[in-house]
Amino acid sequence: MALITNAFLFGLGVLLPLTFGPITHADLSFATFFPLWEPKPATSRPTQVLSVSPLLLAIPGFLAPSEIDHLLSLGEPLFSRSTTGTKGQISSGRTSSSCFLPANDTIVRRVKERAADVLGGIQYDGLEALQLVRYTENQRVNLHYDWYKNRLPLDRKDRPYNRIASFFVYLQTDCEGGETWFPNVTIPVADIERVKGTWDVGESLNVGSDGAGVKIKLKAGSGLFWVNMQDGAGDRRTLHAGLPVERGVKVGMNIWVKMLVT
Ligand SMILES: O=C(O)CCC(=O)C(=O)O
Ligand SMILES: [Fe+2]
Repeated sequence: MALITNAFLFGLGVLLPLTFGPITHADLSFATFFPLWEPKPATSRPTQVLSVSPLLLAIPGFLAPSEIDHLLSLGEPLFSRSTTGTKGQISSGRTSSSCFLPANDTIVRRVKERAADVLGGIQYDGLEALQLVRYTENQRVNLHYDWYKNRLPLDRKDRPYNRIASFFVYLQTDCEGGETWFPNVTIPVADIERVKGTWDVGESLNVGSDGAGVKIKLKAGSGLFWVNMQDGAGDRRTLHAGLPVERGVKVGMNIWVKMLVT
């Protein structure tokens, strides 16, 4: 029975495009014919390298619009004032609200699998819980590293770990300001222009005002990925900030990649 069903579905997949004329590779997915089935990657557009060292990537369409809606409503009742450090202190340097999303949610699980797919062959020890960060007017996070210099966090088995890499995915960017600023990442203006000419994930992608650093705000659903540590040491070039939101609301999602420290 399964064989017959599969043969039928395969036939449909092959015949429909033939019947309706040219169809692109991206359209040829199972989801085209069975829209309730969502494929693992939300995008067919390629990841783009923004900087090689430190490694900084832009990932277009990391989240589908329906996934953004789901994550936002999952987080809505959970937001509280953001804290910093392993002791969870309120800090004037991080004025946003944030929340961690429950792990037992189908979409949360799928998003973590997708992040794991991006990580490919990299060595790591799991992902932290997905964290949403919401900024309203004048809220920001000051320059910081995602990796810890000392007082490492502990995992559920009380083992110390550090954050070897970070994803920051934009969920809502109906705002002025609010770019993510990497003052120590240098991307030549010409490269920025070339990148801008080849993709449409960026609402904003600029070199810093003093010529150094890069300011980035991608369209909702797209994300950044960068590597925080090399050979066990934190990379100071990954210093970054979420610049103040001048008007409107920005919501992003952190996915931190863990590496046990032995
Ligand atoms: O909001 C941003 O653009 C960056 C957020 C961030 O770096 C963080 O939450 O650690
Ligand atoms: Fe950060």
